[in-house]
Amino acid sequence: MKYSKYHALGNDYLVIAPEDLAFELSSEKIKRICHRNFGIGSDGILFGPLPSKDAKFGLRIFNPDGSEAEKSGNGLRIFSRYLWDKKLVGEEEFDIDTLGGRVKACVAKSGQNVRLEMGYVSFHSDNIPVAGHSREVLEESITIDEQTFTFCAATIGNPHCVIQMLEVTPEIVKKYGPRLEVHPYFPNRTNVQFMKVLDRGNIQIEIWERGAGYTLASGSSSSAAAAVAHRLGLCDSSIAVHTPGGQIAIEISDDFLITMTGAVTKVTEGLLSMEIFE
Ligand SMILES: N[C@H](CCC[C@H](N)C(=O)O)C(=O)O
Repeated sequence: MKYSKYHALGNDYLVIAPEDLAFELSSEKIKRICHRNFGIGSDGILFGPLPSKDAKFGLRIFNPDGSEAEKSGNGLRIFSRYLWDKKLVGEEEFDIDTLGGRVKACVAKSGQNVRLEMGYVSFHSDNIPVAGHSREVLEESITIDEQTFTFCAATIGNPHCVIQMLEVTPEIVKKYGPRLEVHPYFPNRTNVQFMKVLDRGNIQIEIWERGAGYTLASGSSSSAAAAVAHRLGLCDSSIAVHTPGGQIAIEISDDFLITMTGAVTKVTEGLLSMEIFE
């Protein structure tokens, strides 16, 4: 079965087109395909282009644990580049429909940089969702192993828990991320970012992704963390998000519409052997 592999700042995805799918894309098969040793290895699968009544293209996004995600910023940038490589789009703006809403994309002439209008960020508990009474979830407490953190929650189609720290490290996100991901506050689980505000135009994040674990970059995490920093008055509306895999540029409108610009790199095209499922 044919597939294409790309990465966006080290957050890697496989693109599988419906016409190439040789089997049902079950959760078990997704886990095996994404496995770093027993499969191809990736931070997820992008299944498309699918027919859509709301946009030019439809896309489904799967995490390596087999769960389906509402949105993926890096995934959508990669899928946009894939559509451009396949000459299904040119340099014009086009739209893609996801479970988490419709986005608008534009691929730069080199194909190696994609601008994406990601949609609106909400901090409201009903939208994210976060358990408890209806409210904006800003600067609340959450305790893991007797360690209490102050967090904000946000959605840009998928859920995020953002914790501001004076210093952030891979170790801290790997220690607390797994427990925060499945905390009862988050009925649909959550993506987690530990965020250091560097100045009014720059933040640094370490990421634990729902259904994927530690990743080197995340477009929706970058959008959520930047939106929180802006909402708390710590950053202006143009923010460079520094992730271990590289930088993503985020623009935030007055009503929290997020535009994200970042790199995409093509890794390979390949043929998946059915032996991996035996
Ligand atoms: N694991 C995420 C989806 C992928 C997010 C990330 N790869 C991005 O670039 O936004 C979730 O379950 O919401």
